[in-house]
Amino acid sequence: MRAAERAAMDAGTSEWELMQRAGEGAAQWIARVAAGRPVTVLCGPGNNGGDGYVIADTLSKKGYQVQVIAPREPGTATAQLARAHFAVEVEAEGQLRNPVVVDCLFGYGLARQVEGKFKDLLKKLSINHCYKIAIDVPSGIESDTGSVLGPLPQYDLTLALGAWKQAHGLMPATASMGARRLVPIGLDLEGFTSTMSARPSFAAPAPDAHKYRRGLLAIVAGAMPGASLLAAEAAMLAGAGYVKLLSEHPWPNAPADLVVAKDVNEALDDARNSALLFGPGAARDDVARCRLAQVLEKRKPTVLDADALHLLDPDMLEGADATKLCITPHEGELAKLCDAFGVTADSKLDRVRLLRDVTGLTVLAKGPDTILAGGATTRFFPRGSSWLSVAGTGDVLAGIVASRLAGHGDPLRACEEGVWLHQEAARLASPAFSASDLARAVKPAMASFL
Ligand SMILES: NC(=O)C1=CN([C@@H]2O[C@H](COP(=O)(O)OP(=O)(O)OC[C@H]3O[C@@H](n4cnc5c(N)ncnc54)[C@H](OP(=O)(O)O)[C@@H]3O)[C@@H](O)[C@H]2O)[C@@H](O)CC1
Ligand SMILES: Nc1ncnc2c1ncn2[C@@H]1O[C@H](COP(=O)(O)OP(=O)(O)O)[C@@H](O)[C@H]1O
Ligand SMILES: [K+]
Repeated sequence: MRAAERAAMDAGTSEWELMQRAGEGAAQWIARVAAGRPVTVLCGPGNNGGDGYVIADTLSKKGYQVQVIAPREPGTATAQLARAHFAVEVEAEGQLRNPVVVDCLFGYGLARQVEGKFKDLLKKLSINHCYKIAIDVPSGIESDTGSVLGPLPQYDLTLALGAWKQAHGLMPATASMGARRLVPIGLDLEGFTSTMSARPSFAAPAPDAHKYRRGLLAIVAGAMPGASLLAAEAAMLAGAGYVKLLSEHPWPNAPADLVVAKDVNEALDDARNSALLFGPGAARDDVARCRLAQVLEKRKPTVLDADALHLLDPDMLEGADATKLCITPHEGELAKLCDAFGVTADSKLDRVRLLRDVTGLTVLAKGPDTILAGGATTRFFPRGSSWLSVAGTGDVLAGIVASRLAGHGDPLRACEEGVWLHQEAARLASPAFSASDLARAVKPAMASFL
C-alpha cells in the first residue's frame, strides 16, 4: 500500500489529494448508510484521522449533523491540513452521541498496543448500540497480520481505502469487519502479488468441445467410499468433461454418470488423464502411501487433499513435478505438513507462504480465512458461508478444484476458481446443508460465473 501510494505521489498526485479521494469516497458510503441520521467521527493522530476530518467535512457540507472526537491533535502535515479544512468544533473527549459512528483512530500505521484515551473510545464503541463503520481497518487491528492490538468492536461496515490490506482476509480480524467494501482512490495496483481474489468468470465449452478436451479427471479412491464420491459428484458439475473414479472396491451407490474403473493401475496410466485427485477417504496406511507415490510419479496436474496430506513428506515429493501440484489443507493438515517440511511460523499466513516456498507447491489453506499461495502470488478471499463448517465440504472443494484443473492445468487458477465456486454453492444451498447438498449446488453456482 505504501509502495502504491509512493508511486502515485511520484507521478504527481499529492498525499492531500489521495486523502481527499479516500475521505470523500468513504463519506459517500457513510451518507448512504446514515440516510440523514447524525454521525460521530473518531479521529486519531495520523492520516487515518486525517481521513476522518475529510469525512466529517464532506458530511457537514452535505447537511449532516457531525460530532468529531479527537483525543490528540493531528501529527502528520496532511492530517493537519485536513483538520484545518474542518471549521467546526472538535471535542477532545466525549460521549458517542449519534446512531452512526465512524472509526478513524488508526489505519495501517497502528504499530503497538492501543492504550489510554484511544482504548477507552474503542471500548465505548464496543458497547454502543450504533451502526459502526471502520475506515480502512478496525483501529485495534494490525493491517499486515490481522493481529488484535486493542479493543475490537463488531463493525457493521469496513471501508478499505485504495486497496485491500492483508488483515481484510485474515482471522480473527475479518470476522469483526462486517461487510467489507473497497473505496478506490486511483492507485495503480498492477504488479502487486498479494491481493484479494477477484471474482472469476467462466465460459461455456468451446464449439468444438468434446469430453476429453474439456478434461478427464481421474479420482483415485481409497478404502472409505463416501469422501471420493462427494468429490466426484461435485467434480462432474464443475467443468471437467469426464470424471472417472478409480477404485478396486465395488461402488453399488455410484451415480450412473460416474465411470468407475476397477483396474486402477491401468486407468492411472491412461495418457488422456488431464488431472488427478487423491486423498479423500484414502486412509493413511501403507497401501495409501504406495498409491500416493504412484500418483506423484505420473507428474500430471494433481490435487492432494485429506489423508494424502498426512502422508506427504520431502521424500515423497522428490521426483514429483511440484509446479503441477496443489494441496488443500485445513488447519490440522496444514500443521501436519508444516511439521513434515520443517516449517515454523506464528501466523497462518506465514506458515502458508513458507510451506509454498519450501515445497514449490500451490497451497490452498482453507477455513474461514482461506489463503492461497502459489508462485509469487498470495490471494485472500471474501468470507465464505460459515454453514460450510460441516463434514465433507472439504471433499467437495477438492473435487471442484480438481475439475477446474482438468480443464486448464493451472493449479493457482484452479484453486482460485474452486474457492469461488464452493462459496457460491454454499450461498445457494444455505442455510443448513449437507456435503451432498453442497455438491449438487455446484450446478447453479456454475451458472453465476458464466
Ligand atoms: N499515505 C497516503 O497517501 C494515504 C493514507 N491514507 C490513510 O492513512 C492511514 C495511514 O496513516 P498513518 O501512516 O499516518 O497511520 P495511522 O494509521 O493514522 O496511525 C498512525 C498514527 O498513530 C500513532 N500511533 C500508532 N500506534 C499507536 C497507538 N497504539 N497508540 C497511539 N498512537 C499510535 C502514530 O504516531 P506515533 O505516536 O507512533 O508517532 C501515528 O501518528 C491509512 O490507513 C489511511 O486511512 C488515506 O488517506 C489515503 C492516502
Ligand atoms: N466457519 C467457516 N466459514 C467459512 N468456510 C468454512 C468454515 N468452516 C469450514 N469452512 C470451509 O469448509 C470446508 C471444510 O473442509 P474440511 O475441513 O476439509 O472438511 P472435511 O474434511 O470434512 O471435508 C473448507 O472449504 C473450509 O474453507
Ligand atoms: K480505522
